[in-house]
Amino acid sequence: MPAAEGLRATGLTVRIGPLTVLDGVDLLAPPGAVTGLVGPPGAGKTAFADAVTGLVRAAGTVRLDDADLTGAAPRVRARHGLARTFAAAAPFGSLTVRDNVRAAVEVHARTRPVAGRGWRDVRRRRRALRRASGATADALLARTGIAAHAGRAAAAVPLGTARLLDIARALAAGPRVLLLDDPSAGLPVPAARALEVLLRDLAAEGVAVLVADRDLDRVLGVCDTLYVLDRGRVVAAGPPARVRADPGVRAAFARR
Ligand SMILES: Nc1ncnc2c1ncn2[C@@H]1O[C@H](COP(=O)(O)OP(=O)(O)OP(=O)(O)O)[C@@H](O)[C@H]1O
Repeated sequence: MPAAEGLRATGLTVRIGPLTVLDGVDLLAPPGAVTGLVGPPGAGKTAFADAVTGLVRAAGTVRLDDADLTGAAPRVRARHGLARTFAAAAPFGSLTVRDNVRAAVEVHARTRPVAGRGWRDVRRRRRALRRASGATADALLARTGIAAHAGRAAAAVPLGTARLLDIARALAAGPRVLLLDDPSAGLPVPAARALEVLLRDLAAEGVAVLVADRDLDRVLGVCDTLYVLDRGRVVAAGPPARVRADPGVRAAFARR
């Protein structure tokens, strides 16, 4: 198996009580591409994201490059480079936008392995990282287009800004796979366009970007490959133009 395959889910199945909310989903999100996971409300997109990140128990396998993450704890998956955002953005409301990102930068710096021989090396490195965290946070705020909100309390910013803040915090991990749950919902059109540019840039840098969205048309222009979920199953997958023309796909969205 090639070392940099990206994120591969095979036969991913989630059962909640008697319900099968995700049913044998196979999906590949390769590095250097934006992959879309679309489906009407209740199709299982969040269940998929939860299963991939280890937040719910799932059958099937999850691999990231050459690592088998099946059954691994969420923090182990994160350490392997898997980062995500949530449909309901959840920053630390009492902290400023900048301090939210700064906290994320410091947390990830602390969990990264440090080259060196002893605790002195670790402490020196961590002190330096803490000093640099403000500048890193500022760069991430600029990159996600929310620098103007840096000093505001996170609880007070509009939903769209809170979503972009979530993305900035996810990027603080320097992820190899970035899984975004409904990132454009609530964004005004210019911010949604800017987000598309950011996602394409991240892919160009080699990140495997995976975008879950309930609106097919919203992600058509940004994705290289689309997977369509309906009632927990992949009902179509391929290049956006082909998927869009699939009568079964239109029917899945029309039914809801
Ligand atoms: N804790 C739960 N208990 C019972 N059913 C659940 C639970 N969580 C999810 N479901 C069901 O699982 C199915 C998939 O839900 P999921 O949230 O993954 O869909 P989604 O595609 O992300 O929808 P949306 O676009 O509305 O976010 C739905 O039918 C939902 O009602």
